[in-house]
Amino acid sequence: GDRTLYQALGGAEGVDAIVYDLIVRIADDERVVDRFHNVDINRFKSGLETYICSVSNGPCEYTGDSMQVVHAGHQYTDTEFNTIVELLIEAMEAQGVATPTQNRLLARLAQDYEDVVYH
Ligand code: HEM
Repeated sequence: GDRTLYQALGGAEGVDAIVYDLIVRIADDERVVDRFHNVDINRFKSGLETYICSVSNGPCEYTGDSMQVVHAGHQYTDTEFNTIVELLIEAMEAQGVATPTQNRLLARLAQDYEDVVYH
């Protein structure tokens, strides 16, 4: 329909809540928390919010570095990628996002797999 994925995610408020919830889960997850040790978390939060807003056809334009540049040099693994996806699903679930909506967002973010993970 005409409803964008962004609207289905709850707009700015919804995306904000999902990203906040994701960050809390990352901070509490020993599999990935060390990867975020020196990260400016406010910058990460606003960057990820804008990115999700943009890929879900919301009224935002992500102007940060490409996913390849952002994640280069860290040799992120398949397992770490899957952990972030798992935590994002949990965050969306906690925020009451419907499963088809979750899958629409995951399908778009999955396209970044090649740029995020080290080969
Ligand atoms: C679908 C997968 C992923 C997507 C779409 C994604 C997206 C993003 C975005 C949009 C940013 C903010 C960039 C900015 O505004 O500067 C970011 C930063 C970051 N991501 Fe990812 N990411 C993914 C997977 C991962 C994984 C698997 C890890 C490691 C476990 C990771 C670690 C980081 C870190 C540490 C930063 C902060 C970089 C910095 O500010 O120096 N990401 N990511």
